[in-house]
Amino acid sequence: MSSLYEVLAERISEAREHRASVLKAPAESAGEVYEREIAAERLAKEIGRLEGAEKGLVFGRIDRTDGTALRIGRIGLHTEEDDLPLLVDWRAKAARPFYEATPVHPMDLRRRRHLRLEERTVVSVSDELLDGTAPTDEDVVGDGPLTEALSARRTGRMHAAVATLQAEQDEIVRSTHRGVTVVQGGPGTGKTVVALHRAAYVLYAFPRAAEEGVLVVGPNARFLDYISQVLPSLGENDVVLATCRELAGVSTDTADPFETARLKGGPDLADALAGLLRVHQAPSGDFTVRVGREPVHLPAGEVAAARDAAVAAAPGHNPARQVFKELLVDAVADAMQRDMGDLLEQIDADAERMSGIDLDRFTGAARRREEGAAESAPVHELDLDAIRADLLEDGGVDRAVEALWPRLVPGDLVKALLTDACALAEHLPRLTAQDRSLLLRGPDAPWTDADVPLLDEAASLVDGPPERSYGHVVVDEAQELTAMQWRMIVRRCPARAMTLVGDFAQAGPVATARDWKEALGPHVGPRFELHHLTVSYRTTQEILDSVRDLLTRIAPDQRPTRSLRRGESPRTLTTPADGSVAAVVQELRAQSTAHPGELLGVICADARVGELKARGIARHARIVPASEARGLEFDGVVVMDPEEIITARPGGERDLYVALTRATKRLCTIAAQPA
Ligand SMILES: Nc1ncnc2c1ncn2[C@@H]1O[C@H](COP(=O)(O)OP(=O)(O)OP(=O)(O)O)[C@@H](O)[C@H]1O
Repeated sequence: MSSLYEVLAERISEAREHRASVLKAPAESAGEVYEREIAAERLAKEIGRLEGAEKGLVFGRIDRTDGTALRIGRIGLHTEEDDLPLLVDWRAKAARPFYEATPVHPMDLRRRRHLRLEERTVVSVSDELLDGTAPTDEDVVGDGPLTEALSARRTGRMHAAVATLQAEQDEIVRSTHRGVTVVQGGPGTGKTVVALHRAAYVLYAFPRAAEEGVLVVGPNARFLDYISQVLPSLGENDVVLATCRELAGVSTDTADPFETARLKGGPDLADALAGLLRVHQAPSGDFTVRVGREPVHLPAGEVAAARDAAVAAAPGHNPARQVFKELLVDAVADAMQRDMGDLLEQIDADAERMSGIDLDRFTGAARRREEGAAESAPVHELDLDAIRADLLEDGGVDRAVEALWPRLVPGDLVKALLTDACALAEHLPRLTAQDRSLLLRGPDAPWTDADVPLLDEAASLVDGPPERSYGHVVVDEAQELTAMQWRMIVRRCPARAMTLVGDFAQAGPVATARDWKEALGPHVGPRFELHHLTVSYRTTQEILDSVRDLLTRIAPDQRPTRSLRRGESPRTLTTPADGSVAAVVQELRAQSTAHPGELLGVICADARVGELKARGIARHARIVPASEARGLEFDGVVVMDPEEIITARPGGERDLYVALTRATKRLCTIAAQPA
């Protein structure tokens, strides 16, 4: 072990030295400075990757039946001289049998060994013999590493499960499918684990996607904080973690009522914004601009042709406006040329009629004709390039273009729709008048969470596609996304290479789709690979049994999940209507005395959070509003007033299902008797 750590330390110091020498190297031109910065940044990332792998560097070893062995770790390490593998990266093909071999399919392995390190010392070893041979003195056959990992106390942060990924999880993580991979699974089946390890695998195995970047989208900041350590501990520091709000770069702490939020999440809103935008793109009519003292006129047909060409040429209203302006200016210059030609022909004709002199004979055109130039060469030429350049700078032309195709700000487009009852009626004809009235807002109302995807949609309509896109996008708790949020995520993944994990039984009230087909149909049709996870590693079998009826009500078609964990039977305490807070305090005291050091969580209706905080409960447990409990877990959970959680918002039974499935050991429900 120590020799592997020595090699790691060597690689880290080599990378540091290399970076220092790159930074010292002289760079004269701006290009050289830029290249130096890029090289230094790449080396800084490499240092971060190596340092990130330090904790638990090695966690496995496989011994083949032919007597050879491989060590499996968070990253790969090789000998300097002859590049022989000292440690195999867990994502490498050679590491596959570590995850997939079984006694039935031993994949030429005799033994699979799991190691657990503390600092740099091996503190536990556990072997599985796969080829049917009897254990020797060198084998340590005992409690499985999974059992050990699962019985560890929760810390409030998720850890990598790289040493104990199970076969059904590993199959998804290592899938060679580059399109959309969907993972459906009940509570605690490791969807988040799979999603994050998949992100690390993509970075390793798909270099092109890695170059374009990997994005992980989660439902809220609390959740992102919970998972934030996993990828760095796998040596991956480059993955972007973001909520939808962060992706759009909009900060808001206001929420709409659920019904309004759900309506704003519907796909009709995208059509409505696009329809409203078209009103600002030369919808009809002609174009007249004064050049000097003369008005130049373009008929409606020419304007419409310029509009269609501009829309086709540039994505985004503002970039297309420039194309539209250039096309109009071309058309104006052509019209001036035509008018000038007509005028001079007229003068020629008038002069000839009055004086009998053929003026053409004295023009350059006539001379050229004599010299054999094409008959069709224009008779009177203007310097069109100069005219076009002047027109593009001309304030009058810009004002005339602005009247037909105004520059827009994305927020103003959203406001134009939501503050105007007539615009809502015109662009959302399929909604009822009642629904439309829910969407109507005042001009000074603050932006809400549900406005974020509308602002993002408007930004893409007005300014074009987002600046940053990714080669692979991972979405956790994907059942939560509205149609408008799906659009903003898909927009950032032009290659449609995504890993989406979720559970529709846990969907919140604003979610607009009921299943994966409905969610993904508009973007990829049926082209996605659906996987199911069936074993829960968090929620005990006793808890899963206790929520079975609830699950049948909220998701009748869902396959039940089985659990690897056994624990206490869940308890329900009934209190007088005003006694639930006191009962929560008492229960938490009892639990923290009986199980010191364990992580406890209280999940309550959102409106109760303030009251619980005021009672100092945060000293004993994390207080989590039911709307933000998705994805989290605790050793012990107290669910306060389930009826209140159910009635707090539409689909409240699903919130309750989420709340009841967060405990790894014990669950206590405190139910207030009706007053
Ligand atoms: N292969 C594994 N080895 C060790 N621990 C695991 C494994 N798979 C899952 N776990 C653990 O089980 C718990 C639940 O996993 P995870 O949060 O990924 O489940 P989930 O399906 O996303 O849950 P939910 O849908 O309820 O949010 C976590 O503590 C996770 O670390």
